[in-house]
Amino acid sequence: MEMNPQMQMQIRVPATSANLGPGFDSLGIAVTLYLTVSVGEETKKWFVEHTMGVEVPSDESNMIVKTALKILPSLKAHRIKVESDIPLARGLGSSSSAIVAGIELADQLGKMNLTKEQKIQLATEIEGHPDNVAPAILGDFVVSTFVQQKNTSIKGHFPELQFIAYIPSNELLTTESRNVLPKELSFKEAVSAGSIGNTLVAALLTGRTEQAGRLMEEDLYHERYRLKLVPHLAKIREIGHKHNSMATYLSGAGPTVMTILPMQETAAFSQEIKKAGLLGKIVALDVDRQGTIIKKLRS
Ligand SMILES: Nc1ncnc2c1ncn2[C@@H]1O[C@H](COP(=O)(O)OP(=O)(O)O)[C@@H](O)[C@H]1O
Ligand SMILES: N[C@@H](CCOP(=O)(O)O)C(=O)O
Repeated sequence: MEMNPQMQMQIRVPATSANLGPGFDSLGIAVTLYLTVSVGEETKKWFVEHTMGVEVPSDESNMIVKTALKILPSLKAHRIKVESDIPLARGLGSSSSAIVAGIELADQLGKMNLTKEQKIQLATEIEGHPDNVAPAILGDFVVSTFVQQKNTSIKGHFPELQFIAYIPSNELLTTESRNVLPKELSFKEAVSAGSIGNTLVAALLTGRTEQAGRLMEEDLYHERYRLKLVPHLAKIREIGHKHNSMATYLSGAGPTVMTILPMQETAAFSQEIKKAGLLGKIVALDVDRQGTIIKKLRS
Protein backbone atom coordinates (compact mmCIF):
# COMPACT_ATOMS: atom_id res chain seq x y z
CA MET A 1 0.00 0.00 0.00
CA GLU A 2 1.26 3.49 -0.84
CA MET A 3 2.44 5.49 2.18
CA ASN A 4 0.82 8.88 2.58
CA PRO A 5 2.86 11.08 4.96
CA GLN A 6 -0.36 12.31 6.60
CA MET A 7 -1.32 8.82 7.67
CA GLN A 8 -0.46 8.01 11.29
CA MET A 9 -1.34 4.32 11.46
CA GLN A 10 -2.61 1.33 9.53
CA ILE A 11 -4.94 -1.38 10.79
CA ARG A 12 -4.87 -4.62 8.79
CA VAL A 13 -7.57 -7.27 9.29
CA PRO A 14 -7.67 -10.62 7.45
CA ALA A 15 -10.63 -12.22 5.72
CA THR A 16 -12.10 -15.29 7.37
CA SER A 17 -13.71 -18.53 6.32
CA ALA A 18 -16.24 -19.69 8.90
CA ASN A 19 -17.95 -22.99 9.77
CA LEU A 20 -15.46 -25.37 8.03
CA GLY A 21 -18.50 -27.60 7.47
CA PRO A 22 -19.88 -28.83 10.81
CA GLY A 23 -18.50 -25.99 12.96
CA PHE A 24 -21.50 -23.70 12.40
CA ASP A 25 -21.15 -20.39 14.30
CA SER A 26 -18.14 -21.87 16.12
CA LEU A 27 -15.13 -22.66 13.86
CA GLY A 28 -13.25 -20.30 11.59
CA ILE A 29 -9.87 -19.61 10.02
CA ALA A 30 -8.20 -16.39 8.95
CA VAL A 31 -7.12 -16.35 5.29
CA THR A 32 -4.75 -14.22 3.21
CA LEU A 33 -7.04 -11.48 1.89
CA TYR A 34 -7.01 -8.19 3.78
CA LEU A 35 -8.90 -5.05 4.73
CA THR A 36 -6.52 -2.17 5.48
CA VAL A 37 -7.58 1.05 7.18
CA SER A 38 -5.10 3.93 7.03
CA VAL A 39 -5.82 6.57 9.64
CA GLY A 40 -5.17 10.19 8.73
CA GLU A 41 -5.61 13.55 10.42
CA GLU A 42 -8.38 14.71 12.74
CA THR A 43 -11.19 16.39 10.83
CA LYS A 44 -14.50 18.15 11.58
CA LYS A 45 -16.51 15.22 10.19
CA TRP A 46 -15.64 11.61 9.49
CA PHE A 47 -14.53 11.02 5.93
CA VAL A 48 -13.99 7.50 4.60
CA GLU A 49 -12.08 7.29 1.32
CA HIS A 50 -12.67 3.98 -0.47
CA THR A 51 -13.38 2.41 -3.85
CA MET A 52 -16.08 -0.06 -2.76
CA GLY A 53 -18.88 1.64 -4.65
CA VAL A 54 -21.68 4.03 -3.80
CA GLU A 55 -23.47 1.53 -1.58
CA VAL A 56 -20.71 1.71 1.02
CA PRO A 57 -21.05 5.04 2.90
CA SER A 58 -18.21 7.55 3.14
CA ASP A 59 -19.38 9.29 6.31
CA GLU A 60 -20.04 8.32 9.93
CA SER A 61 -22.64 5.79 8.79
CA ASN A 62 -19.85 3.62 7.32
CA MET A 63 -19.74 0.29 9.19
CA ILE A 64 -16.14 0.83 10.36
CA VAL A 65 -16.85 4.29 11.81
CA LYS A 66 -20.25 3.25 13.19
CA THR A 67 -18.59 0.40 15.06
CA ALA A 68 -15.82 2.66 16.40
CA LEU A 69 -18.43 5.17 17.67
CA LYS A 70 -20.45 2.41 19.28
CA ILE A 71 -17.34 1.39 21.23
CA LEU A 72 -16.29 4.97 22.04
CA PRO A 73 -18.99 7.60 21.35
CA SER A 74 -16.63 10.48 22.22
CA LEU A 75 -14.14 9.49 19.50
CA LYS A 76 -12.96 12.52 17.47
CA ALA A 77 -13.61 12.47 13.72
CA HIS A 78 -10.74 11.52 11.40
CA ARG A 79 -10.11 10.98 7.74
CA ILE A 80 -9.57 7.31 6.99
CA LYS A 81 -8.72 5.42 3.83
CA VAL A 82 -10.08 1.89 3.41
CA GLU A 83 -8.60 -0.59 0.95
CA SER A 84 -9.80 -4.16 0.79
CA ASP A 85 -9.45 -7.24 -1.35
CA ILE A 86 -12.11 -9.07 0.68
CA PRO A 87 -15.17 -9.30 -1.59
CA LEU A 88 -18.42 -8.04 -0.02
CA ALA A 89 -21.19 -10.49 0.91
CA ARG A 90 -19.41 -13.57 -0.45
CA GLY A 91 -18.86 -15.62 2.72
CA LEU A 92 -15.34 -14.38 3.45
CA GLY A 93 -16.17 -12.29 6.49
CA SER A 94 -16.17 -8.77 4.99
CA SER A 95 -18.59 -7.43 7.61
CA SER A 96 -16.53 -8.98 10.40
CA SER A 97 -13.37 -7.40 9.03
CA ALA A 98 -15.11 -4.00 9.06
CA ILE A 99 -16.37 -4.51 12.64
CA VAL A 100 -12.95 -5.64 13.87
CA ALA A 101 -11.31 -2.65 12.13
CA GLY A 102 -13.83 -0.31 13.82
CA ILE A 103 -13.08 -1.73 17.27
CA GLU A 104 -9.36 -1.43 16.63
CA LEU A 105 -9.83 2.16 15.41
CA ALA A 106 -11.59 3.10 18.67
CA ASP A 107 -9.03 1.22 20.74
CA GLN A 108 -6.03 2.85 19.06
CA LEU A 109 -7.31 6.44 18.74
CA GLY A 110 -9.03 6.37 22.12
CA LYS A 111 -6.09 4.61 23.85
CA MET A 112 -8.53 2.16 25.41
CA ASN A 113 -6.07 -0.73 25.84
CA LEU A 114 -8.72 -3.36 25.21
CA THR A 115 -7.52 -6.96 25.54
CA LYS A 116 -8.00 -9.39 22.64
CA GLU A 117 -10.67 -11.16 24.69
CA GLN A 118 -12.57 -7.88 25.17
CA LYS A 119 -12.28 -7.12 21.44
CA ILE A 120 -13.67 -10.54 20.51
CA GLN A 121 -16.52 -10.16 23.00
CA LEU A 122 -17.46 -6.71 21.63
CA ALA A 123 -17.11 -7.80 18.01
CA THR A 124 -19.24 -10.89 18.62
CA GLU A 125 -21.97 -8.86 20.31
CA ILE A 126 -22.12 -6.71 17.17
CA GLU A 127 -21.77 -9.50 14.56
CA GLY A 128 -23.94 -11.99 16.46
CA HIS A 129 -21.63 -15.00 16.08
CA PRO A 130 -17.91 -15.38 16.87
CA ASP A 131 -16.67 -17.67 14.06
CA ASN A 132 -15.46 -14.81 11.78
CA VAL A 133 -14.49 -12.08 14.24
CA ALA A 134 -12.40 -14.34 16.49
CA PRO A 135 -9.98 -15.57 13.77
CA ALA A 136 -9.98 -12.06 12.23
CA ILE A 137 -8.56 -10.82 15.56
CA LEU A 138 -6.39 -13.79 16.57
CA GLY A 139 -5.42 -15.31 13.20
CA ASP A 140 -5.06 -19.01 12.33
CA PHE A 141 -7.79 -21.47 13.44
CA VAL A 142 -10.16 -20.46 16.25
CA VAL A 143 -12.78 -22.51 18.09
CA SER A 144 -15.41 -20.36 19.81
CA THR A 145 -18.63 -20.38 21.71
CA PHE A 146 -21.07 -17.51 22.32
CA VAL A 147 -23.91 -18.54 24.60
CA GLN A 148 -25.98 -16.11 26.69
CA GLN A 149 -23.86 -13.28 25.28
CA LYS A 150 -20.63 -14.74 26.72
CA ASN A 151 -17.77 -15.54 24.40
CA THR A 152 -14.91 -18.00 24.79
CA SER A 153 -12.46 -18.37 21.89
CA ILE A 154 -9.46 -20.68 21.71
CA LYS A 155 -6.79 -20.41 19.02
CA GLY A 156 -5.24 -23.54 17.58
CA HIS A 157 -2.88 -24.31 14.72
CA PHE A 158 -4.49 -25.21 11.39
CA PRO A 159 -2.37 -27.67 9.36
CA GLU A 160 -0.29 -26.14 6.53
CA LEU A 161 -2.66 -26.71 3.59
CA GLN A 162 -3.59 -25.01 0.31
CA PHE A 163 -7.08 -23.51 -0.02
CA ILE A 164 -8.80 -22.78 -3.31
CA ALA A 165 -11.75 -20.39 -3.03
CA TYR A 166 -14.41 -20.40 -5.73
CA ILE A 167 -15.97 -16.93 -5.45
CA PRO A 168 -19.18 -16.46 -7.48
CA SER A 169 -19.93 -13.06 -8.97
CA ASN A 170 -23.23 -12.77 -7.09
CA GLU A 171 -23.56 -11.46 -3.56
CA LEU A 172 -25.36 -13.44 -0.87
CA LEU A 173 -26.04 -11.54 2.34
CA THR A 174 -25.42 -13.55 5.50
CA THR A 175 -28.89 -12.58 6.77
CA GLU A 176 -30.51 -14.03 3.63
CA SER A 177 -28.52 -17.25 3.93
CA ARG A 178 -29.44 -17.58 7.63
CA ASN A 179 -33.12 -17.14 6.80
CA VAL A 180 -33.27 -20.54 5.06
CA LEU A 181 -32.05 -22.40 8.18
CA PRO A 182 -34.56 -24.31 10.33
CA LYS A 183 -35.73 -22.76 13.59
CA GLU A 184 -35.12 -26.04 15.42
CA LEU A 185 -33.28 -29.38 15.09
CA SER A 186 -34.38 -32.55 16.86
CA PHE A 187 -32.35 -33.60 19.92
CA LYS A 188 -31.01 -36.59 17.97
CA GLU A 189 -29.89 -34.44 15.03
CA ALA A 190 -28.31 -31.86 17.35
CA VAL A 191 -26.30 -34.58 19.12
CA SER A 192 -25.10 -36.02 15.78
CA ALA A 193 -24.24 -32.59 14.37
CA GLY A 194 -22.34 -31.62 17.55
CA SER A 195 -20.40 -34.89 17.69
CA ILE A 196 -19.20 -34.43 14.09
CA GLY A 197 -18.01 -30.90 14.87
CA ASN A 198 -16.25 -31.98 18.10
CA THR A 199 -14.43 -34.83 16.37
CA LEU A 200 -13.40 -32.50 13.53
CA VAL A 201 -11.73 -30.17 16.04
CA ALA A 202 -9.83 -33.07 17.60
CA ALA A 203 -8.76 -34.32 14.16
CA LEU A 204 -7.54 -30.87 13.08
CA LEU A 205 -5.62 -30.22 16.29
CA THR A 206 -3.87 -33.57 16.11
CA GLY A 207 -2.99 -33.30 12.41
CA ARG A 208 -5.29 -36.10 11.24
CA THR A 209 -6.06 -34.36 7.96
CA GLU A 210 -7.72 -37.29 6.21
CA GLN A 211 -10.26 -37.83 8.99
CA ALA A 212 -10.69 -34.08 9.34
CA GLY A 213 -11.47 -33.77 5.64
CA ARG A 214 -14.11 -36.48 5.77
CA LEU A 215 -15.79 -34.85 8.78
CA MET A 216 -15.71 -31.40 7.14
CA GLU A 217 -18.00 -32.80 4.45
CA GLU A 218 -20.45 -34.32 6.95
CA ASP A 219 -22.07 -31.15 8.29
CA LEU A 220 -25.64 -31.53 9.54
CA TYR A 221 -26.27 -27.95 10.69
CA HIS A 222 -26.50 -25.76 7.62
CA GLU A 223 -25.14 -26.82 4.21
CA ARG A 224 -28.09 -29.02 3.19
CA TYR A 225 -30.53 -26.16 3.86
CA ARG A 226 -28.42 -23.68 1.93
CA LEU A 227 -27.89 -25.88 -1.16
CA LYS A 228 -30.69 -24.14 -3.06
CA LEU A 229 -28.82 -20.83 -2.68
CA VAL A 230 -25.44 -22.33 -3.62
CA PRO A 231 -26.09 -25.00 -6.29
CA HIS A 232 -22.39 -24.98 -7.31
CA LEU A 233 -21.35 -26.52 -3.96
CA ALA A 234 -22.18 -30.12 -4.96
CA LYS A 235 -20.43 -29.84 -8.34
CA ILE A 236 -17.25 -28.35 -6.86
CA ARG A 237 -17.18 -31.04 -4.17
CA GLU A 238 -17.50 -33.71 -6.86
CA ILE A 239 -14.64 -32.17 -8.90
CA GLY A 240 -12.59 -31.90 -5.72
CA HIS A 241 -12.94 -35.62 -5.06
CA LYS A 242 -11.50 -36.37 -8.51
CA HIS A 243 -8.43 -34.30 -7.55
CA ASN A 244 -7.68 -35.81 -4.14
CA SER A 245 -9.24 -32.96 -2.19
CA MET A 246 -9.11 -33.15 1.57
CA ALA A 247 -12.51 -31.40 1.72
CA THR A 248 -14.89 -28.93 0.10
CA TYR A 249 -17.19 -26.80 2.28
CA LEU A 250 -19.37 -23.72 2.09
CA SER A 251 -17.31 -20.76 3.32
CA GLY A 252 -19.36 -18.95 5.96
CA ALA A 253 -22.87 -18.34 4.69
CA GLY A 254 -21.68 -18.64 1.06
CA PRO A 255 -21.74 -18.25 -1.84
CA THR A 256 -17.95 -18.85 -1.78
CA VAL A 257 -16.98 -22.53 -1.74
CA MET A 258 -13.61 -23.57 -0.29
CA THR A 259 -11.68 -26.63 -1.37
CA ILE A 260 -8.57 -27.86 0.40
CA LEU A 261 -6.39 -29.94 -1.88
CA PRO A 262 -2.79 -30.88 -2.66
CA MET A 263 -0.77 -28.10 -4.28
CA GLN A 264 0.03 -30.22 -7.34
CA GLU A 265 -3.71 -30.68 -8.07
CA THR A 266 -4.77 -27.02 -7.93
CA ALA A 267 -4.19 -26.20 -11.63
CA ALA A 268 -6.12 -29.23 -12.95
CA PHE A 269 -8.89 -28.70 -10.37
CA SER A 270 -9.30 -25.03 -11.40
CA GLN A 271 -9.36 -26.00 -15.09
CA GLU A 272 -12.11 -28.52 -14.49
CA ILE A 273 -14.22 -26.00 -12.59
CA LYS A 274 -14.03 -23.63 -15.56
CA LYS A 275 -14.82 -26.48 -17.96
CA ALA A 276 -17.95 -27.23 -15.92
CA GLY A 277 -19.19 -23.73 -16.80
CA LEU A 278 -18.67 -22.24 -13.33
CA LEU A 279 -17.70 -18.67 -14.08
CA GLY A 280 -16.73 -17.33 -10.64
CA LYS A 281 -13.24 -16.28 -9.59
CA ILE A 282 -10.80 -18.93 -8.42
CA VAL A 283 -8.36 -17.69 -5.80
CA ALA A 284 -5.57 -19.60 -4.00
CA LEU A 285 -5.40 -18.74 -0.30
CA ASP A 286 -3.30 -19.67 2.71
CA VAL A 287 -4.08 -19.49 6.40
CA ASP A 288 -3.18 -16.11 7.93
CA ARG A 289 -1.42 -16.85 11.23
CA GLN A 290 -1.28 -13.32 12.67
CA GLY A 291 -4.78 -11.91 12.70
CA THR A 292 -5.22 -8.16 13.06
CA ILE A 293 -2.04 -6.11 13.06
CA ILE A 294 -1.37 -2.43 13.69
CA LYS A 295 1.41 -0.54 11.99
CA LYS A 296 2.29 2.84 13.52
CA LEU A 297 3.51 5.18 10.77
CA ARG A 298 4.28 8.13 13.07
CA SER A 299 3.55 8.95 16.72
N1 LIG B 1 -15.22 -2.55 4.53
C1 LIG B 1 -16.52 -2.33 4.67
N2 LIG B 1 -16.97 -1.09 4.87
C2 LIG B 1 -18.29 -0.86 5.03
N3 LIG B 1 -19.23 -1.81 4.98
C3 LIG B 1 -18.84 -3.07 4.77
C4 LIG B 1 -17.46 -3.40 4.61
N4 LIG B 1 -17.37 -4.73 4.43
C5 LIG B 1 -18.64 -5.20 4.48
N5 LIG B 1 -19.52 -4.23 4.68
C6 LIG B 1 -20.98 -4.38 4.77
O1 LIG B 1 -21.28 -5.73 5.09
C7 LIG B 1 -22.14 -6.32 4.09
C8 LIG B 1 -21.81 -7.76 3.87
O2 LIG B 1 -21.96 -8.45 5.09
P1 LIG B 1 -22.37 -9.98 5.13
O3 LIG B 1 -23.70 -10.16 4.47
O4 LIG B 1 -22.25 -10.42 6.55
O5 LIG B 1 -21.32 -10.69 4.19
P2 LIG B 1 -19.83 -11.23 4.45
O6 LIG B 1 -19.97 -12.70 4.29
O7 LIG B 1 -18.97 -10.64 3.39
O8 LIG B 1 -19.45 -10.80 5.83
C9 LIG B 1 -21.87 -5.48 2.84
O9 LIG B 1 -22.95 -5.53 1.96
C10 LIG B 1 -21.64 -4.09 3.44
O10 LIG B 1 -22.89 -3.47 3.72
N1 LIG C 1 -21.72 -19.03 10.88
C1 LIG C 1 -22.12 -17.96 10.00
C2 LIG C 1 -20.90 -17.46 9.26
C3 LIG C 1 -21.17 -16.31 8.33
O1 LIG C 1 -19.96 -15.98 7.66
P1 LIG C 1 -19.92 -14.91 6.49
O2 LIG C 1 -18.50 -14.84 6.06
O3 LIG C 1 -20.84 -15.39 5.41
O4 LIG C 1 -20.41 -13.60 7.09
C4 LIG C 1 -23.17 -18.49 9.02
O5 LIG C 1 -22.91 -19.56 8.45
O6 LIG C 1 -24.23 -17.87 8.87
